[in-house]
Amino acid sequence: MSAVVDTWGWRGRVKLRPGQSVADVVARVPAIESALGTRPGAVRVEQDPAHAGRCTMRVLAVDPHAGAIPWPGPTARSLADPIDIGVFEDATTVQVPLLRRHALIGGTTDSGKSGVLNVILGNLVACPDVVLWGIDLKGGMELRPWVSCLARLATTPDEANRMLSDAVAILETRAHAASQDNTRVWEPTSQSPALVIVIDEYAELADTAPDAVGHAESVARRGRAVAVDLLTATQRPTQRAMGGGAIRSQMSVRVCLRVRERRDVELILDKGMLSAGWHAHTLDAPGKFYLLADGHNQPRRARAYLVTDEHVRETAAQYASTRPDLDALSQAAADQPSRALEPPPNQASDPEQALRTALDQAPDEGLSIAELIDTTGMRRTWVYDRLQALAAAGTARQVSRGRWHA
Ligand SMILES: Nc1ncnc2c1ncn2[C@@H]1O[C@H](COP(=O)(O)OP(=O)(O)OP(=O)(O)O)[C@@H](O)[C@H]1O
Repeated sequence: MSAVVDTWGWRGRVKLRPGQSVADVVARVPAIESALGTRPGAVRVEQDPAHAGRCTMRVLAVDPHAGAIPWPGPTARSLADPIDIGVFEDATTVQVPLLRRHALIGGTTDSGKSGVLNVILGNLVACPDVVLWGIDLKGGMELRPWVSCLARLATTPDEANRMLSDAVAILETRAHAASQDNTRVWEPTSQSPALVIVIDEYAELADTAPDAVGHAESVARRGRAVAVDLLTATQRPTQRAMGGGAIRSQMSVRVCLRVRERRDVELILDKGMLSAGWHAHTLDAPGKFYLLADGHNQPRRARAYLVTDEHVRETAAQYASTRPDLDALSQAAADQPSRALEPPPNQASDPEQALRTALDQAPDEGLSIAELIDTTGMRRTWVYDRLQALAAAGTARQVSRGRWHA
């Protein structure tokens, strides 16, 4: 191994023995630290992206994360710009792409979730091509300081349900408009901005507003192309809160701060990440995190910038008057008075079965969505989602525009 000395310590490329993997080296890190006589946490191992049998070992004499790193202020001017959220151990900037991506920020209490959320929000408020909505079921404690930059803030389960249902209506309208003029994706501009819905404590939403979770899952599955994105934070990444992984699998940006238990790493990031070196249970200060996103597939420790309450106040005040409105089409979809929030009273006892039977017995020209809503007693979103799932499984097909058959 040949070593290169840099500002922070030294690094060298390691060639593994035949059959050995980087996970084997990661598992030996404490022993390597002991043999080298370094402080615990000084040795880092990174996979060589080009060769499974090679890795880079870094030994950090100086820790750039030793102290809080002040936030330099917003750098993004469009949702298309990656957002600078902090620095890696080698002092390079952590840049997170957010356009057409949902994001999940997870970590135990006091790990710095609000900090990361605030860095991202501090940048998003400076982007004239994003409308921000917020859901904060802790009485608005976290998001209220940003209220002047949020087009809407929901602080009760009912408001959250309404908001997410509106988001689904918007994404459906946008998808429909895109299919009419053959555009594949919604390109955010200040006239037709993206919609980012910030949800602080997703588990709280799952506990108190199960209907809203259905809408959130719809947004997670179908929102990206039409620039309706979720930015969620959670302290409790339980299977239940994460919809058994359904939500998480749609979140292509995952920020994992310190977790209490090793298995939480896999709940926030993914299976196998712990043994691949994503040791979020060993992060030792608030704001430290691992990032999994496009261009970030190695377990590199990072630390978020520290955003003070003063930063939040100043930034919100600076950008409050520059926030865009939704485009007319999306606004109309959200305002639609006829859209019922509650399921109709005559919901079938087994809506799934009722749907399948109706499709099986449909006339040759198929049944319309309205007829399927009538038969199942379920809302449009549910019917639409189930039809997509049945179509993907090959048990339902669209005979003509908006008409379905088994
Ligand atoms: N990037 C950071 N650098 C240094 N200190 C930080 C950083 N982020 C947060 N802190 C400090 O850690 C503490 C907890 O941060 P924060 O409120 O963001 O955590 P949290 O995970 O959101 O907590 P909770 O689960 O209670 O909402 C705060 O006192 C804050 O000053």
